[in-house]
Amino acid sequence: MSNIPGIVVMGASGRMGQMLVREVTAHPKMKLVGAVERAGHDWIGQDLGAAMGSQPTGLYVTDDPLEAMAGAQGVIDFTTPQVTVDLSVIAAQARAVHVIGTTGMTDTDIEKLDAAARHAVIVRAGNMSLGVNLLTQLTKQVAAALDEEFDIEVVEAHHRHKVDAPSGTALMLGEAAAEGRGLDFKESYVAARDGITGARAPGSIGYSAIRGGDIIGEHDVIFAGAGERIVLRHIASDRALFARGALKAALWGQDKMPGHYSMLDVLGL
Ligand SMILES: NC(=O)C1=CN([C@@H]2O[C@H](COP(=O)(O)OP(=O)(O)OC[C@H]3O[C@@H](n4cnc5c(N)ncnc54)[C@H](OP(=O)(O)O)[C@@H]3O)[C@@H](O)[C@H]2O)C=CC1
Ligand SMILES: O=C(O)C1=N[C@H](C(=O)O)C[C@H](O)C1
Repeated sequence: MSNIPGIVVMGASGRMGQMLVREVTAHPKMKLVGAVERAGHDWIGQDLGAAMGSQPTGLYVTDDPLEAMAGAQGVIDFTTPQVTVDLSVIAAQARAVHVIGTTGMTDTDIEKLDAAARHAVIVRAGNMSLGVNLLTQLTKQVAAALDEEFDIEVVEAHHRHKVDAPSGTALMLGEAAAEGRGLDFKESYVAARDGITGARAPGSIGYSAIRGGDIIGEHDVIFAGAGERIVLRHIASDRALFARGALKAALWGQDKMPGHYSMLDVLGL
């Protein structure tokens, strides 16, 4: 067997799916061996390259992840929570590294992923970029260094098509802030303020979401004190950033023991 891992892209026609197909195809240390879309999707049965408006590739889009994963060592999945949870069982059966970028997961979804990760390698992160993962560490440090006089707010902005809020990244940053400050993430969580809300609750972390146009992803962690404000900011200007992180995770996971890992593990942060 070649030591170049075969990779399947789930949700191949999506915003991230198409980016992943391009990045995997161009990568010298992996090979694209499958592309999966939803049953009934226009692309099913079509040549992937032709469906993407470029040269034919000889790889045909399928709606059957099990078939696509025969002989694959990894699957990269930026889809929806239900699709991701279902795929985790199939990826574990196939002993393929499951890289998950999907956001909007519930606690129950994550428990199901934990169960699959007893038999397979899962790498999951709400944001696969180096910059955001580094920012989580900085957020934790700043939250620990500043006292409660500095209120913590997370503000995120995304394109008009995004279906979940707060973003996965905002939740990662909020978790890091809560950890640094010694707060319980769920107890401190305040999303959406509307009407007569009363004054800001001490010990809370607020989340605000902006949706519009083609914004790829912007995140601010604000530490607001009396007379001064510290803002930690990440701006993504190219989705390739997330795709490259996912590819790195797929390669990193090849020789790892079963487990539910994050990008912090991959990046050694
Ligand atoms: N972790 C990270 O770094 C990042 C995470 N994301 C997350 O990735 C996810 C996807 O984002 P985005 O690409 O913008 O969304 P899209 O809606 O563009 O892509 C999702 C794709 O999955 C497809 N899909 C739906 N059901 C199935 C199925 N059963 N089998 C295979 N494919 C299926 C969709 O098809 P159809 O449209 O026909 O339903 C669509 O093509 C979101 O949760 C987003 O938050 C995004 C960017 C970075
Ligand atoms: O849906 C998106 O587009 C993005 N989703 C991720 C999130 O929810 O944080 C990552 C990135 O911000 C883009």
